[in-house]
Amino acid sequence: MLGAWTPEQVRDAEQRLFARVPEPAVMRRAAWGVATETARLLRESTGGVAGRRVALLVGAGNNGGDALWAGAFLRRRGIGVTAVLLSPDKAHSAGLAGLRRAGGRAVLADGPNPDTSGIGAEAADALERADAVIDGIVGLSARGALRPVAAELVHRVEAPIVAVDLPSGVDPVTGAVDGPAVSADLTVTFGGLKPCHVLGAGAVRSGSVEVVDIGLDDELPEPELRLLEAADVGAGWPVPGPDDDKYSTGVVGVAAGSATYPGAAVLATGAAVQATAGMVRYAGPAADAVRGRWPETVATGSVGDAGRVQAWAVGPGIGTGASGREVLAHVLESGRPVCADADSITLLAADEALWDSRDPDAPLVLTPHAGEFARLVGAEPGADRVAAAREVAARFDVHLLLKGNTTVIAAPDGRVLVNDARHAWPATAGSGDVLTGLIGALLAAGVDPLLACGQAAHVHSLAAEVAAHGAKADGSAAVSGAPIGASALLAAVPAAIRTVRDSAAELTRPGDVVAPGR
Ligand SMILES: NC(=O)C1=CN([C@@H]2O[C@H](COP(=O)(O)OP(=O)(O)OC[C@H]3O[C@@H](n4cnc5c(N)ncnc54)[C@H](O)[C@@H]3O)[C@@H](O)[C@H]2O)[C@@H](O)CC1
Ligand SMILES: Nc1ncnc2c1ncn2[C@@H]1O[C@H](COP(=O)(O)OP(=O)(O)O)[C@@H](O)[C@H]1O
Ligand SMILES: [K+]
Repeated sequence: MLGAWTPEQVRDAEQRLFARVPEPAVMRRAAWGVATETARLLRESTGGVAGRRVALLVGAGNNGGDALWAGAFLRRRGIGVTAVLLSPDKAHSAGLAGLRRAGGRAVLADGPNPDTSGIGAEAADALERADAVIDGIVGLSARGALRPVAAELVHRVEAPIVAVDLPSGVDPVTGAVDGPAVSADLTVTFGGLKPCHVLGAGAVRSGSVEVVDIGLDDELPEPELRLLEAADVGAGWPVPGPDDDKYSTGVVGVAAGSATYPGAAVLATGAAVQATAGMVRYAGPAADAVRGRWPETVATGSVGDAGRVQAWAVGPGIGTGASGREVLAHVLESGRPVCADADSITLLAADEALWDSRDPDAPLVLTPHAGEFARLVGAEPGADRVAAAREVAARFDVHLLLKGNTTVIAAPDGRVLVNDARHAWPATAGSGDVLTGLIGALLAAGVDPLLACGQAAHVHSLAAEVAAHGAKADGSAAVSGAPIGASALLAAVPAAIRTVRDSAAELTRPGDVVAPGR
């Protein structure tokens, strides 16, 4: 499992570290990491290191200091280094002296002889000739988008960009981008990931992220956010063991779909059938359609006749009228864990009395997209999606899974898991119904709700990726994807589960498979 720490957490940890290790030594270690990664990128992109040219974009703080020290290290490997200073009076003095001693040079961003965009000729020339650019404009102390001169410099860069700590212009805490910002090919960060590396636009702008060890590990507290890796998802995925039967692995009830929307029922049920090994009971007006597509389902017309289940997945396509309300109330009263999606959320938003049906001891998972979230609380999540999800989870005592390119999952006790899809293939109608079925099945198998949401979100985005990439017409593996529908995503769920279970097996013993049993 990976963690991500806020700038505040990192600064506090750094202060504790500085009590043992002098600050300049820590900075040089960070800068050494930037230099090493930049040299690697140069080798990959140009075939060599010595004789190449690197430009540094240097802001007012320690982020610029890291860039300057990295430049000094790169000089020693025979690279031509030019620092472009955005705030010459505030540039990190030791770093600047170090660069000059190593034979690097420094020019002003905006002079002499600035062109019509306010950029000095030497700065423009350095950027034009650079084989790679290091972004040391701003780091953990960043506020808002790039300012005009920095934005113009970044706009001119054609070479690959290595961001120091984070891409400048991205909000370090929320990952939001509100104006010009760096799009890095590679981000080199220190001690641990920051939220902006895994959230929304920040994740996209970070490119690939390398974490450099600067001795901070022992000083860092519990991370603000956690991310499940494939091996975590695979290790916790419930599969039957020798003593299991169809009941012991969890019976999930699916209350979804209607005569008008039978597809939602088929998709949610199919996801539950393929997610875990137990039994799926479908209850609702789409029973014939569900039986036709998933004959292993025990299907009935109403939730009252469904029989016993260990958890419910409810909502997609049930409608927001009286019958949908009745279904949801029945499920909430059951005392079983519930994953409530789509129309369920709209119903809960419109009718406070429905909350009274809920058994307070049973976990409730809500899975809104931004629009459903707004219905529920009266406003869209805004730029800080983590804070928004956390607040609503605590307020309603629910596990809240906020959908989007980055999925944010908040537990009522404040823990947060993030799933960064790193692609957008699931952005297709009906894919949310698949997610509901996956979560319901995991809840029925007894998985902790926060973990169930994290595992389901991971497998869901992986299944979409698997389906989108498929194979080319000649049967060979495809690098580029093609748009998919939710049915294709659903069909790829078993392949995604096998993939994460293999990742777990590789970690336990090479060549071994993860043992059956929960
Ligand atoms: N404290 C340390 O010794 C260490 C810090 N490290 C580096 O230090 C960085 C943090 O340094 P600082 O706290 O000095 O701050 P930054 O370098 O992040 O910011 C410096 C200045 O930029 C200004 N600024 C804010 N937003 C801006 C924007 N949008 N456009 C232009 N300028 C803006 C701020 O007013 C601030 O004074 C980290 O990101 C990391 O790179 C690393 O060297 C590891 C060790
Ligand atoms: N741009 C995107 N990138 C990655 N995943 C996305 C994107 N847009 C939507 N998704 C995912 O696809 C699913 C869509 O669910 P939802 O909006 O409920 O659709 P529907 O109701 O049509 O099934 C969610 O899991 C969501 O996180
Ligand atoms: K930066």
